[in-house]
Amino acid sequence: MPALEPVPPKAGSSSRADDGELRFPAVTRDHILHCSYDYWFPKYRTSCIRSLVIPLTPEFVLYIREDGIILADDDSPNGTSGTAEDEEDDWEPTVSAHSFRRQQGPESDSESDTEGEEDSSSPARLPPNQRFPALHAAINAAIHTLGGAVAPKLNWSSPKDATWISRHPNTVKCTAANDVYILLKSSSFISHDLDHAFDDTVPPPPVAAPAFTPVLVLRTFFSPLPSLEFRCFVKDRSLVALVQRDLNYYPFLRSLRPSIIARARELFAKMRFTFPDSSFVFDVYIPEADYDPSASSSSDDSDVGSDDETKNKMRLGRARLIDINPWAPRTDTLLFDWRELLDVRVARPVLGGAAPGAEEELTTTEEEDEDDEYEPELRLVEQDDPAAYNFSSPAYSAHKLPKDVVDASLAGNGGMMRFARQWQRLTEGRPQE
Ligand SMILES: Nc1ncnc2c1ncn2[C@@H]1O[C@H](COP(=O)(O)OP(=O)(O)OP(=O)(O)O)[C@@H](O)[C@H]1O
Ligand SMILES: [Mg+2]
Repeated sequence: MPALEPVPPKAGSSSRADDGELRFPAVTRDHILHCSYDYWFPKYRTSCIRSLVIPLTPEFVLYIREDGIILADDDSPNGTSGTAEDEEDDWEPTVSAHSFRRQQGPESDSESDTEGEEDSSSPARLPPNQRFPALHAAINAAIHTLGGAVAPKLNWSSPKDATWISRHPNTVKCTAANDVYILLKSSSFISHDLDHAFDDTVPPPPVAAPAFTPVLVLRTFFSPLPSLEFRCFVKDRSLVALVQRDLNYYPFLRSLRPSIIARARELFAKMRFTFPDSSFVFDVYIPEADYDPSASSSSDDSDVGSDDETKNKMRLGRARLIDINPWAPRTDTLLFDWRELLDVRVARPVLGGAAPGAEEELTTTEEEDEDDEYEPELRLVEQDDPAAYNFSSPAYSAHKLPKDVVDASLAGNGGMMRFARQWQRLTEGRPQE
């Protein structure tokens, strides 16, 4: 949930100030906390990808923040000796990621620029299996429980900007705790969760670090079809808009319009009066009928319905809740403009017993009155749609790395190690810029 290019928020009830600037309802700390996975996952568990939520210790958070990557030296998901894949690895337990992170753009400048000179007996030099053995074991056990491959995230964000360093190229797939550590430590999005989650909230947080429990979320890994991911906008407890998340033209989506809306509505019915905030944004994956994303970790899944003819006959299954985001400038509206969404007027549903103007009471659960349903707009990329061209720059271009680094990561762990050493030699011989 990183705020990449935030529009400055303004508190107020109307969507526009006289000067034409956007007016958002005030975003509070609670709004952000309600979007934390550990808050909403227990409510909507049956609609989510199978997940385990592990509270993180201060020691672990310190490890994530530190420069350098010291990996566990016992690594395997169930604590036994390694798999065939592990045996091929020559990934050494200590890799300095510091130099790489500095290239990832301004988000990484909260990192300290000084390499810590700890002696080898300091806790910071111990591998995770010695430094936080219980947590390390819990992560490996969770990976095992979830089928052997997981996608990690913290409270709000996944380390999508760090897939270049993964030994499962270009994915957030993790088959061992060490994979999780590398991704988390290399991601600016994860740093953002730890240090900037409450930026721009009102009232401003106290000077002391805001208290929230950092959690590690592990979800069974699957390969979602990008065409079947949608972002859904909820305003005043009505589902008002849906949009494709991947901004490519997918001809087969046109005939699926009614089903996409219907599946999203079914999920929304569960959230409408149970999510504490009346306006929010949620992301869904709507798989093909009979396909269970949470039960599979197969990498063949991306072939499902790959040809257009098959897809034209596609029937959609239950929508899975992937994420919840605040109704705030930091949330990307994709093919919509925040102005359009802020201008939508819906009849506010009357909730059980609440006096007009009184604080809404969430006494109604999973109740839906068909009569007061707003007809949401589903916006898709059309053929030759100029709207999509604006978004055609590659994802996370602000977090892009030099080609040498990408090539090295694709060459496997040995390649990355060699690159790290070369890089270190080069930078050590060069005066500091
Ligand atoms: N279990 C999973 N296995 C594989 N990929 C997943 C899994 N869960 C989510 N993803 C992919 O990761 C993307 C991001 O997930 P999520 O929304 O939880 O993280 P995020 O950091 O908030 O990302 P974004 O900013 O794109 O919303 C999803 O859109 C989906 O493509
Ligand atoms: Mg998200």
